Formats: sequence, structure tokens, C-alpha cells
Amino acid sequence: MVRIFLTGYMGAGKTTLGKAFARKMNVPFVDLDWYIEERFHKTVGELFTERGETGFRELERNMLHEVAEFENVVISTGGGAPCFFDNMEFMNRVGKTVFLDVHPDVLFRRLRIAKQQRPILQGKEDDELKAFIIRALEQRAPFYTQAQYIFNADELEDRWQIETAVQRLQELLGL
Ligand SMILES: Nc1ncnc2c1ncn2[C@@H]1O[C@H](COP(=O)(O)OP(=O)(O)O)[C@@H](O)[C@H]1O
Ligand SMILES: O=C(O)C1=C[C@@H](OP(=O)(O)O)[C@@H](O)[C@H](O)C1
Ligand SMILES: [Mg+2]
Repeated sequence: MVRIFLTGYMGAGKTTLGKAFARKMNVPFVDLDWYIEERFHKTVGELFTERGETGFRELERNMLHEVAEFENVVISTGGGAPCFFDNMEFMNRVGKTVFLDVHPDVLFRRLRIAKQQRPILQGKEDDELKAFIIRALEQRAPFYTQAQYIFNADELEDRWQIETAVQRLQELLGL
């Protein structure tokens, strides 16, 4: 039975790599944010606005427990999921956890063009965004580093790099 959780900061490539990895492993892919959006018929941004971050985190925890029931699955969490409640401990208990480790400069490059759909980053100018990413990584590191595996995901810029990353991830997990 394969139940793998991909974690890491926003822009680390959890969704991109998770999707490609699940396809290669021939198992279903679940992106926790997409699952939440489908279940509630609302975007993550709308849920943040309506319920505040506290409300979103509660819902995220409940949905994490729901998707963790699936067997043979690759699950990409949202970047904050491992850092609230006992979510990280829970994932370590029920599956294999991978921290997608990405250099802050790379995260900044990816997120400055992909921040609109991420409520926490909205309205941040470049300087502020960079400082925010660095600070958030420091705060979240104690959670992310509880993952059983650490995977460098600095290179996910094209199909070839993604394919290479999928192979490396398979080797890391011994699959
Ligand atoms: N080749 C690329 N060049 C620049 N940005 C990219 C490229 N590929 C992906 N991104 C952006 O980087 C982000 C990382 O991908 P994603 O899988 O969504 O990360 P996560 O799910 O960890 O937040 C995405 O928002 C995407 O828009
Ligand atoms: O890091 C975070 O706190 C968040 C990350 C997002 O997921 P991605 O990491 O897939 O962008 C999403 O769950 C929400 O916007 C909050
Ligand atoms: Mg994602």
C-alpha cells in the first residue's frame, strides 16, 4: 500500500510533482486544496475570506483526515497543512511524508508570478514577498523537517526536469 504525502512551502512544486509522480506510479493523485475546493464549491481564497485563516485550517485538518483514508494514493497538501494541529504527526503515522525543499530564491521566482491564487501572498510587492518567504520558511522549518524524507525540488521548470525529479523521488522512496 502506497500512501505518500508531499509537503513543503507554497511554490515548492507539491501539485506539479505530485501529479506527475502519481501518474508514474499509476495511483490516484489528490491535491488537498483541489479536494477542498471541489467539496465546498469554493476557491481556497474564498474560504479564507469567509472563514478567516483559523476557519480554513480547521476545515483543512478535517479534509486531510478524509483523504488519508484513501489507500494507494499520492497526496499533495497545501503549504500550511503540516504546520497546524498535529497534522504532521498524523501524516507520519498513516503514510510516508516527503518535504519538498526549495531554495527561497527559487520560491520567490515562482511565487512572484503565481501569487494571485494564494491568499496569504496577495498584495505583496517583490521586496516584501522575498522577506516574507524567508521568514515563513524559518517559522515552518520545525514542522517540514519532521518529514521522513527530504527531497530537493529546485529544478521543476520543464517537462524533462519534472520527469527527472519523478525518477529521483521514486529512488528516494525505494519504489
Ligand atoms: N516552469 C515554471 N516557471 C515558473 N513558474 C513555474 C513553473 N512551473 C511551475 N511554476 C509555478 O511554480 C509554482 C509551483 O508549483 P505548484 O506545483 O503549484 O507548487 P505548490 O503546490 O507546492 O504550491 C506554481 O504556482 C507554478 O505556477
Ligand atoms: O502555505 C500556506 O499557508 C497555503 C498554501 C496553499 O497551498 P500551496 O502550497 O499548494 O500553494 C493553500 O493551501 C493556501 O493558500 C495556504
Ligand atoms: Mg499546490
